[in-house]
Amino acid sequence: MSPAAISEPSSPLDSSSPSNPNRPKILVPEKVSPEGLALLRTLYEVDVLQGLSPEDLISKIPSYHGLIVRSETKVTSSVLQAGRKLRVVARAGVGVDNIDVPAATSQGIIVVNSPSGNIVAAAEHTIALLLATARNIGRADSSFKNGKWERSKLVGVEVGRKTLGIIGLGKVGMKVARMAIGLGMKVIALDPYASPDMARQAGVEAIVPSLGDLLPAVDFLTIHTPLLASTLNLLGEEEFKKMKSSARVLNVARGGVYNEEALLKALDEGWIAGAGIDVFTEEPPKEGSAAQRLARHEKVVSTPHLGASTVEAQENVSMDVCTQVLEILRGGLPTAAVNAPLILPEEYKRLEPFVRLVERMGSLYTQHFAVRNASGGRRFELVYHGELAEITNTRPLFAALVKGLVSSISDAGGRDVNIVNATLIARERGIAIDEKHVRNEVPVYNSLVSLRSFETTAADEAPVGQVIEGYVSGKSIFISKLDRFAANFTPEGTLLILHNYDQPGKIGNVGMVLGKHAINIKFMQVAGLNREAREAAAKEAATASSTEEDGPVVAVETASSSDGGGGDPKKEALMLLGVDGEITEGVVKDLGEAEGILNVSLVRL
Ligand SMILES: NC(=O)c1ccc[n+]([C@@H]2O[C@H](COP(=O)([O-])OP(=O)(O)OC[C@H]3O[C@@H](n4cnc5c(N)ncnc54)[C@H](O)[C@@H]3O)[C@@H](O)[C@H]2O)c1
Ligand SMILES: O=C(O)[C@H](O)COP(=O)(O)O
Repeated sequence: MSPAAISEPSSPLDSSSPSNPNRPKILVPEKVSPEGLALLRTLYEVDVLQGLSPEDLISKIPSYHGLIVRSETKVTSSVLQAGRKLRVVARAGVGVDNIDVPAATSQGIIVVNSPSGNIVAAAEHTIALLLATARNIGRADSSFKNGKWERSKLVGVEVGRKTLGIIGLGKVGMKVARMAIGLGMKVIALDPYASPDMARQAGVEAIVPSLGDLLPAVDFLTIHTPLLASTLNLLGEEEFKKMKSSARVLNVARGGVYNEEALLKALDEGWIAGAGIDVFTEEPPKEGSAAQRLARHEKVVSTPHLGASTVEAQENVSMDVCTQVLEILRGGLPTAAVNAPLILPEEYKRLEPFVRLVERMGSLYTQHFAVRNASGGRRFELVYHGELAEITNTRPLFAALVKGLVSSISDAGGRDVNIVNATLIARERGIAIDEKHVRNEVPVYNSLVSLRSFETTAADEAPVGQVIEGYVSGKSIFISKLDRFAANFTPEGTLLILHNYDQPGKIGNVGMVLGKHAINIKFMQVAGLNREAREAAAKEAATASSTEEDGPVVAVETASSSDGGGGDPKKEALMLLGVDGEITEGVVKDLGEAEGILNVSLVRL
């Protein structure tokens, strides 16, 4: 498997049964090869609705979880905002210039593409246009079909031994280079980011430093850069004037890299001899536009954006993106996300249980602590101990914490926090997270994660003493510390956390309240003060007993056997109850009023 870009899986959308009204839906407003769509149909509802206007798209998108497009659909921020359920936008091809990627990122929508499914097709199309422009194939075909026999008017030029200039020596550019060299051409290139070694190995004679070095030297010029601010109008009148009058230019990348008006002028004025153009600033070009005049120009061989239109390429890109959409919607990994950082699949596999753990720790924090301490705790330290500290790419853990912290208080319409938008959401909510790697030996478990909150209001930012620790055993996750209490429970389901004094009959009291409300107890655990807390309490007691006549009784042992008569009124513990059934405010109130109970939190994980 190739390096993958991932989003930490948010809660998977299962419910794939065809009869389930919540079955995830995917909209495909363009022609996408059926192979990939068939794969998606096994789990999801797929609607192919071609010919939608921008308004139609905005009105339809709210019910869809996935959108698969090619180059014709403009995925604007309005479309993305209307797509309240959207989790993924897939581009069945390479270029994502028709998708507002920053808007998708800010909404936590993953954008994926197929980075190499159509590169052979694009390179072959470039070579087709190279030969077609050299030998006037377009004009010859149409004149012959119109009953003419114009042999002397249609004399061409050879490409062998000529120089081809390539701007953009990436995936397509490099393939074009190899093919052109196979045709006996000399290739020189301009690409500030290309590897000179790889270029040399492919047979490229030189990587030149500037357009000024490239343009006068070439007989043919082809562009294979994306359309970026830096490549828009890369060639204008000045540049065309520097070229040989016999030169021909090609564009199978994106309309707009050659300024279309300038190219028309260059052809009309004879600054260059011809062009082969597949892509235009407007597709399809509007009546009378420069794009349309270019497409119809007699010195131009034009094709309607056919670079990727081969049976093979369409199958490739369809399979590439549909596989990713399938995975993302069930909480898995995309292999080519445009707006997520890279992580290896095996690395993610190792992190996965910790992602679950950290998300639950965040959610537990918000529901157990933040509810009672709304004033502080917006700065956090997430510390990775032991083997986990060796992992450098902890981005999924960061995202999981943000997700956990905000999920129970989020009103974002169910929009998931994920690896794509976690930083942004944390910033918006004033959450600061410091990640620390402590390469210490962790007793018992190989890896431990601790979450500590800090007051941000206090000038010295002293810890407020709220700590949650957890560990992973196999694939199971456990909380081992909750504030000053040593615990050992699986953070899942509905939990009631009761802070109490150890008093006889307390468990019976709690049981009676829950019984009265018909709440079923699935498990119960009593967490006593942890070692540091016990030592601190013992120290305090020692100091107090040396100054007081009747020293207080303090907690010096875990509270796990705390209900067994003769309880200690000063001994604190946490009673953890996993429960079934509806926990109303009335239940929480009644529990809070039970004897010996200091406070109660209801936590849903
Ligand atoms: N017509 C079609 O149907 C079709 C099909 C496939 C790809 N494409 C387009 O082809 C283009 C290239 O695709 P790719 O897969 O080779 O991309 P790529 O990312 O592999 O390569 C792009 C190259 O352009 C270089 N580059 C960027 N800015 C540059 C600049 N200012 N000057 C020189 N070089 C620069 C980069 O360094 C990179 O090497 C994309 O725009 C893609 O959408 C079109
Ligand atoms: O960027 C691409 O992949 C190509 O331009 C192909 O576009 P298409 O999918 O609309 O043919």
